[in-house]
Amino acid sequence: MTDDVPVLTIDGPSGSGKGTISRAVAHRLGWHYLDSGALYRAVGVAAAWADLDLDDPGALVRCAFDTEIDFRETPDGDLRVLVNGHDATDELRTETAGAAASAIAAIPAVRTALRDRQRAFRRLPGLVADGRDMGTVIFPDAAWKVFLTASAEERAERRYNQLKNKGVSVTLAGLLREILARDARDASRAVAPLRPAPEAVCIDTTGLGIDEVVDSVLALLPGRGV
Ligand SMILES: Nc1ncnc2c1ncn2[C@@H]1O[C@H](COP(=O)(O)OP(=O)(O)OP(=O)(O)O)[C@@H](O)[C@H]1O
Ligand SMILES: Nc1ccn([C@H]2C[C@H](O)[C@@H](COP(=O)(O)O)O2)c(=O)n1
Repeated sequence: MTDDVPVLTIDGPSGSGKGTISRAVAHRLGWHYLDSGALYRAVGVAAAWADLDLDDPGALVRCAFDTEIDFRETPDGDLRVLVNGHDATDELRTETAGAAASAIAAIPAVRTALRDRQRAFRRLPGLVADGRDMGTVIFPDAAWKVFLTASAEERAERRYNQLKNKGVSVTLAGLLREILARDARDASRAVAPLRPAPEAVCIDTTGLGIDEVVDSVLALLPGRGV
């Protein structure tokens, strides 16, 4: 019975630190980790490879059902994502892939196509799941629910520093525009919009360091963190 497997959900907007915090918390707990955004990004990338039209919901839904997505951990703890057998990890992290994912994620049947794949990550000893609707739709019975936020300006700055470190040339103003557009699309869609579950603990990470946020999340699970 997977219902017996404890789940911690961490939802929030782009750049709020969900991925960073979820990976660190999962590592500290020794639990599995689900990056649900990577599934939507993988479908977006597979659709681009197949030259599908983002305005053709039927083709995108078929793509969501048919795309093979595998997560592999390297010996040094790096998580790689294989899309239809190709390592697409770096392509998935681009702003283009994020925007495509956000667009296809608004199609209800795409969300249905990915629902069971997400729930299959629920395995002992536990799961930390990051996304937009982990606490509201995918794991509504999760024992712990967190909603991370940060000001749009700080999120844009974090993304700017992240991309600059990777040698990607972007502007802060452009990133801020993209973040605001993605927030608006993710929060306004009809199905599973970005919003905290009523019982979620909301943490505003503006001005907080990564370790402080990790400690605040682990403090919600007394006796479980190390
Ligand atoms: N509390 C924090 N303080 C400073 N930087 C942070 C903090 N949390 C995350 N970061 C940095 O911000 C960047 C974005 O974080 P991350 O990718 O975890 O966000 P995300 O919410 O998962 O974004 P997305 O939804 O777009 O995948 C990373 O470079 C990360 O190291
Ligand atoms: N549970 C989820 C996860 C992701 N999405 C969509 C919306 C996001 O803008 C896009 C990329 O996600 P990210 O990798 O930035 O977390 O995918 C969603 O709708 N539901």
